[in-house]
Amino acid sequence: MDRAGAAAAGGGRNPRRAPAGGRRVSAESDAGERPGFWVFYGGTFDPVHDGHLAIARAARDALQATVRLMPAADPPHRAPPGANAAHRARMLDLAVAGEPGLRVDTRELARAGRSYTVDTLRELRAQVGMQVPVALVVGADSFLGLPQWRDWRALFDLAHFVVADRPGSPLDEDLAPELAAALDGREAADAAALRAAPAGRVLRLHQPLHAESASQVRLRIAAGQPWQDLVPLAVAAYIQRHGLYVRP
Ligand SMILES: Nc1ncnc2c1ncn2[C@@H]1O[C@H](COP(=O)(O)OP(=O)(O)OP(=O)(O)O)[C@@H](O)[C@H]1O
Ligand SMILES: O=C(O)c1ccc[n+]([C@@H]2O[C@H](COP(=O)([O-])O)[C@@H](O)[C@H]2O)c1
Repeated sequence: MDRAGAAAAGGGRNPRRAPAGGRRVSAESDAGERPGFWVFYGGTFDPVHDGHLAIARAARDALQATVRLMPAADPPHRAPPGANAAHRARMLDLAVAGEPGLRVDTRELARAGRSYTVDTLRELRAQVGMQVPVALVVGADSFLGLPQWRDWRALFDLAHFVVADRPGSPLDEDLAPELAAALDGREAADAAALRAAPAGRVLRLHQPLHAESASQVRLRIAAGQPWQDLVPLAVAAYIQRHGLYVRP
């Protein structure tokens, strides 16, 4: 974890929560870096599981770019996470350790308040300009809910989307009419189309389906059922060491 992650202690929806010491912490992991293609994979990662990792690897391989797994401090549109931000970021660190082309980006942990993606991307654009390609990796269930995201139409001016198939979320059947309309003409055939423009295209990632979910992991732990096989080994050891998710 970088210093921003280590500094961010809270994780629940606490209006008083702010970065440690009230300080604003920059995204140290990317200090001085100028990637030619920024790829973010945002999530609550409560905890990170094998399905997340499979998608991150598939995106890395399809896009031939470093994928930045970006934990949300206070994720919008869902109940507060079961583990605080420091734990979730630490588990991500363990999950990507030794994985080429995967890293943890803690920029959202450096910001107080809810982690709206549009704010994150606007901050990023202020730093890197509007010309460099930026992509967001999302699961199909997240993408289907896009019209509920803050300022969702603006997101297409800020980033591409890379949408991973997910069991139970058939993209072709469940698209809301406004999302279907917004997608018109945006579909990208390959990663080259994403590299050729700064934002606004949508690429489907047809990786093998993965059924894991973080809620399944949490529920199994709380119910005393086997769960270790759903997460990377080092993450399982961390969860056990810290007694996470024992209470629902
Ligand atoms: N098994 C999976 N297949 C495809 N996408 C996934 C999978 N698990 C998570 N995602 C995607 O990864 C992103 C981050 O997911 P998140 O951290 O909320 O995990 P989750 O397993 O969906 O959690 P929860 O069960 O708590 O809702 C989201 O865009 C989500 O759609
Ligand atoms: O910006 C929003 O309104 C918004 C609404 C829902 C989800 N998101 C982002 O989508 C990513 C996946 O969210 P989640 O809740 O499935 O972990 C994560 O980066 C969230 O911050 C963003």
